[in-house]
Amino acid sequence: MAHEFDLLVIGAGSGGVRCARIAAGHGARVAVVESRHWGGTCVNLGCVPKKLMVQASEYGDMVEDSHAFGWTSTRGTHDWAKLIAAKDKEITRLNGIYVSMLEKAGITLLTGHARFEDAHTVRIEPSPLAPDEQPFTVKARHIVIATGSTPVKPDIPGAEFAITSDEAFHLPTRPQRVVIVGSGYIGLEFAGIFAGLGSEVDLVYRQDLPLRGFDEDMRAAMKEAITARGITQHSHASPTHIRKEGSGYSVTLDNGQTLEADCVFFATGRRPKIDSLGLETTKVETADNGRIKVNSKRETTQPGIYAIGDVTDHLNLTPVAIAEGHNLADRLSGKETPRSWSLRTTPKAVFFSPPLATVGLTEEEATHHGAVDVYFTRFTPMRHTLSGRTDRKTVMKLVVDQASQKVVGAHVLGDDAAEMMQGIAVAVTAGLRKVDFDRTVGIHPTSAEELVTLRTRTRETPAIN
Ligand SMILES: Cc1cc2nc3c(=O)[nH]c(=O)nc-3n(C[C@H](O)[C@H](O)[C@H](O)COP(=O)(O)OP(=O)(O)OC[C@H]3O[C@@H](n4cnc5c(N)ncnc54)[C@H](O)[C@@H]3O)c2cc1C
Ligand SMILES: NC(=O)c1ccc[n+]([C@@H]2O[C@H](COP(=O)([O-])OP(=O)(O)OC[C@H]3O[C@@H](n4cnc5c(N)ncnc54)[C@H](O)[C@@H]3O)[C@@H](O)[C@H]2O)c1
Repeated sequence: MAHEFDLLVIGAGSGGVRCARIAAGHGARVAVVESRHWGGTCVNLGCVPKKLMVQASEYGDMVEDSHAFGWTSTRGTHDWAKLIAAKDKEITRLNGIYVSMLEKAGITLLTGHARFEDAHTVRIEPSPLAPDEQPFTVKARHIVIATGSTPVKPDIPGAEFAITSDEAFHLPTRPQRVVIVGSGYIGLEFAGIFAGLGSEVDLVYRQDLPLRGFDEDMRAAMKEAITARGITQHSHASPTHIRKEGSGYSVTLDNGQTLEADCVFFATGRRPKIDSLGLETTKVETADNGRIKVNSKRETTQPGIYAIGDVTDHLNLTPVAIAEGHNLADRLSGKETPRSWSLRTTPKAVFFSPPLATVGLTEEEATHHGAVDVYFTRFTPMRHTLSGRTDRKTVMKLVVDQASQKVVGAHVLGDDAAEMMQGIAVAVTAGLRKVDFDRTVGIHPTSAEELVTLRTRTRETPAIN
């Protein structure tokens, strides 16, 4: 059977774009199909607009803090519409860059919704990006599914009144009272954004501490940081229903409490996007929440079809999708895989203010492998000794495997934590030991120097058998 393309990539997001570009660079005939927005979630409804909005939300406090440093500026008011317009302009610019980058790589760009007809044939149907286009079919030898994920809402009465992150990026005005449900990445990042811009934020979550899965000490530190940011926390709580009341909403919680809001925001996770993909016409198998099953080579259960990124739902981060796309393209082109990486040492950051960044194992995870030495510090960063915000602490923790003395986990909550953690991730990936940190000279005066001057073991935690 003749194929029009060597490779068809479905989805022009973080993973798909990288996979297509690398394969084209190796000389393959490549097409990419995109239904909604070039650049995918990260560029349009994720990392990029989120980070711009986090940055916007930090200026208000900075203006106030500057008084202690001799400035006389006043905080003023924030213009939400201006921020959204500036952010949209930047994203439109990035969309254009993605298109021209793909075109320059000699890739065929197809717009529409992709649906499998069989394992090597995909029908392209009209979609928001190409509403008037006539359907057509494409054949390819290899097909990569890189369709990402989509937000989920709890199935409760009134859920239709709640927004998700998708809508939060385009609200016409900033809501004054926001109830955010969920204390994962998105819940915390948007709680910080709205609070910093002047909204009253209620954060509702089911456990005792936010950020399930993160190191327990850091979760406790984050709980304090959330309070310091002026956000009201409702732990051990979940919404049972939402009612529309006048121009606002009332949210009833399972602890009997009712919260009034102008906006209810569900940050309750995402699911793989496989809607109307026609997987039933192939042998591609999915698991539990729709995740496409793949092996370590990103092969699905259908020969010739592969999946990368969020649609496989293991560590849903842009750099992971990119790395998977890159390695898959190399492998399909018969090139040596340039690098291998470990999910265990993939760094992560939650862009709250201050951010929390981490690499490697939590203390709890590490004790499953053996006893650990813990080094912990909590201090007021220099800036806030003058600003007076002494409740804005910096917290750092190193988790060291006792037997090998390797640093197996590093965790920082504090200004610039994400910037700091990239370098620390190199050290943890390289398997460096505590003594290597000790013999590294610090940069003074910084918060980061604490990571190489932590001399006294805070505690020793036995292994969990
Ligand atoms: C609010 C938010 C903030 C985030 N912040 C960060 C962050 O700071 N750092 C980080 O590392 N990660 C962040 N993420 C996660 C990151 O965005 C994702 O992990 C990443 O985008 C996944 O890339 P992907 O290639 O798997 O999918 P996506 O980027 O989602 O791309 C999939 C593309 O496929 C298209 N598509 C879907 N179905 C079809 C179809 N049938 N036909 C044609 N096209 C289709 C979609 O329109 C989309 O453009 C954030 C996510 C969200 C929601
Ligand atoms: N900075 C970053 O790297 C970044 C930022 C945003 C998103 N992301 C990625 O996107 C993914 C999705 O983000 P997210 O914050 O939506 O998911 P998440 O899994 O991080 O958090 C979801 C939260 O919602 C809670 N929850 C789920 N169902 C609930 C219910 N019915 N009632 C109350 N609470 C409920 C969960 O307990 C959890 O705390 C992340 O896991 C991450 O992979 C990354």
